[in-house]
Amino acid sequence: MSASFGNHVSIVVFGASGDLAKKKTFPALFGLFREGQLPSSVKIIGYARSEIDDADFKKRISAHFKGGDENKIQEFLKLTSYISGGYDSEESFTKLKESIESYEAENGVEKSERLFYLALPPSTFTTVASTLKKVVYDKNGTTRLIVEKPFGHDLESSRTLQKDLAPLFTEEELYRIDHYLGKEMVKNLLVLRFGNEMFNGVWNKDHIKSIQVSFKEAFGTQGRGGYFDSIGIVRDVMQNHLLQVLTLLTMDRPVSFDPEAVRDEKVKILKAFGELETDDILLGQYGKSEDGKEPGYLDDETVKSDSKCVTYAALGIQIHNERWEGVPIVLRAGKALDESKVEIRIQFKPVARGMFKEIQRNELVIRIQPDEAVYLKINSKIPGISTETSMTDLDLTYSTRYSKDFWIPEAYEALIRDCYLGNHSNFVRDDELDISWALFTPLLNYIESDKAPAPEIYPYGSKGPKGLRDFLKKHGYVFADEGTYQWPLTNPTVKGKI
Ligand SMILES: NC(=O)C1=CN([C@@H]2O[C@H](COP(=O)(O)OP(=O)(O)OC[C@H]3O[C@@H](n4cnc5c(N)ncnc54)[C@H](OP(=O)(O)O)[C@@H]3O)[C@@H](O)[C@H]2O)C=CC1
Ligand SMILES: O=C1O[C@H](COP(=O)(O)O)[C@@H](O)[C@H](O)[C@H]1O
Repeated sequence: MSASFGNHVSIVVFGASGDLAKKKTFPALFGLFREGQLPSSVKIIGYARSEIDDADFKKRISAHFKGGDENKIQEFLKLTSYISGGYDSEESFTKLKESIESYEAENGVEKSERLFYLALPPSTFTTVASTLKKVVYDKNGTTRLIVEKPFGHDLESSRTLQKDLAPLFTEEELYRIDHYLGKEMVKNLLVLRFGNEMFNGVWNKDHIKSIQVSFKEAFGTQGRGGYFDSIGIVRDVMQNHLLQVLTLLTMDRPVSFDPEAVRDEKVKILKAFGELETDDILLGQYGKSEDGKEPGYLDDETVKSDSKCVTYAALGIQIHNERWEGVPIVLRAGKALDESKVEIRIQFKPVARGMFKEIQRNELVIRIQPDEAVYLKINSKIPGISTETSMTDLDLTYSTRYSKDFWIPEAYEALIRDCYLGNHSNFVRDDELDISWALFTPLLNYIESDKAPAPEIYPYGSKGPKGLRDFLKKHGYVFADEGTYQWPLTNPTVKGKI
């Protein structure tokens, strides 16, 4: 792990006029400042081509700040400034460098510490990185460069990007953000798995029947279809966010929490993933809602009228190692569904029937969002004189278990803090990235070819394509008997006799 930055750090956000900077990067920097996680002596510079005056810039970013009183906001804004310039303009980068150097000189900084955040489209990464290296880079100081996903469009473009960035910034200087790695419950996975023998001991093919990682969004592309059309749901959230969650869920125990120990294990498990089979997928695209109020994907004017872009996908995955051979794994993700939820479902094998006529399977649910929760569905005798079993749960729902005053950082807050501290654990390493693209590129090529079946149209606001239930059954998931699991209060007229 690299050393933590100190009190006099220059933080530059490139693409400061954009959506991500406004909605995530600056609010995250403010959140860290509000919580005392960022020294009040740092300097924060927004940089982009747009001509924006300082006051407008501050108004623009602060509109998205959460928490903190007006004094805190003003204190933070005093640390920020904006520079307008091109991404290949040595002249403007010299202005940036001078601004950083005068701050460092004023504060008697001997060894510079600089964090550059590229909140930019990937097409600009190499240009910005090379101008930075040429004009602003201080070889006697410490530099950290955060780059946003997508890191490429496929294996080839990802390798090109890697090849272009590698001579400019070392792997130690690079921090590739996948913001799912900053989510609280995702960060908890290693503790849940390896810190509890009751999970650790059964985390394998002998006890687990099936695994699902599911991502649902209750809204469509909301006018961003033009951007999404060349991306699709698989590239948007599966090749990165869901795959990252799955690696943490299935990898072996790292020897320590050291970033390289964790990332070595992630790479090892990724190498054991089987090829993604093109006949083991379910593809969908959302149409209008049943009441006609919500638009279909093709109603977005920025999308081609005959687009086959996939807004829903379910994929079967196999891992070929001793721990997981034969366990069906499903990744599924969709936009414009009935709810917004991201969760992991691990279903255990059934117990021996013997004494029970009917008994259901244990299921561990790890809800990443909203309202983080871990609950384990178990069989229990109905309380009282009944001898029947019912399905109930052991429940750790964060909102009822942890005080509301407890600060849980947002994903971007957590990751920027990690970068500040020099901790790479929750960032994507180059070899991890390469394997993930190698895994997904053949499938993406197939989905985007004429050979792929047209995606099934599902109504906006529905559960997704009709075939989903059968797809999940085919992958070993057994649905609970209707009405037998009730939450939060259980009505004792449940089915199932001892
Ligand atoms: N928005 C989001 O919620 C998320 C975004 N991301 C990723 O973060 C990065 C930034 O996203 P976002 O802020 O939405 O992107 P934007 O399209 O808003 O771009 C950010 C800024 O980059 C500059 N820019 C845009 N296009 C170009 C171009 N072709 N050439 C040079 N400069 C350009 C613009 O600034 P100017 O013209 O002033 O220089 C713009 O304000 C992307 O890689 C995106 O995939 C990842 C997760 C979520
Ligand atoms: O990277 C992306 O993630 C968001 C979902 O992030 P979340 O933190 O809100 O779950 C997704 O909406 C977007 O399409 C994708 O690019």
